[in-house]
Amino acid sequence: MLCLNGVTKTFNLHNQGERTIPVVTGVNLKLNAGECMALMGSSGSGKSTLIRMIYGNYGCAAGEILIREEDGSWTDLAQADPREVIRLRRHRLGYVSQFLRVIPRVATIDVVSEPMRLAGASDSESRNRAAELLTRLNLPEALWDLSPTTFSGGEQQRVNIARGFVHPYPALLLDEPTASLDKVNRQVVLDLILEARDRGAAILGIFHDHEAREAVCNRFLDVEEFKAAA
Ligand SMILES: Nc1ncnc2c1ncn2[C@@H]1O[C@H](COP(=O)(O)OP(=O)(O)OP(=O)(O)O)[C@@H](O)[C@H]1O
Repeated sequence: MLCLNGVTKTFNLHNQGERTIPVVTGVNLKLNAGECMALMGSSGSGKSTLIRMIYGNYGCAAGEILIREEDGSWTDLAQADPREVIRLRRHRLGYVSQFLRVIPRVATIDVVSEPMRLAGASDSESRNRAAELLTRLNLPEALWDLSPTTFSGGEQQRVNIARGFVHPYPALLLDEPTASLDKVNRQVVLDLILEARDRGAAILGIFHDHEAREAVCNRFLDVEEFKAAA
């Protein structure tokens, strides 16, 4: 589903005396359907950077980021043009970041159902699925027609998670999906991850919560193996 070959990243700080910060070099990984891999490694080792590169937020200095298409062919996201990146994000690759970023004044139910609509599902089907997820994540129905911009941190995170799981992406990136959740909602998220794994999603995530990691991951990768020389 997802394959990285020789992925390398160096940040160039143009406004700070052209300093360069090498992060990772030669990352290789292959993630199959039904696998959930935890990215491990100390703070600053490059876990978030790697996730952002795979989603196309950061470019790569070298290497391939191959995403499997529906017909079995592979597309290199590292070389894809912006339109191609948008297509991959709509249909093949989901991402739950740590923080919700939304357009003000859009209702929660629309924020959550949008990815499914963009992937081609009908309006009613998308809203029903969004409502099902918001119910499971214990977000009160009275909040669904409000914009999530004023929600609490934990409520926003649950909206973000519902949005990330609304469409059955074949590959899914998770950045600390249980970070600010109470015990009950944390368990709901772990169940959603296990269900995604069972339907054949390939999942790559950062889980600082040790128990959560052990509960859902069946592969582990230490990013420090790919530490770039300073
Ligand atoms: N946009 C950026 N510009 C410059 N340097 C960056 C940028 N993002 C990250 N870095 C640097 O890259 C290195 C890796 O950062 P990254 O956030 O990927 O680490 P991490 O393993 O996710 O850390 P943590 O567990 O603390 O979240 C750090 O040294 C960081 O300072």
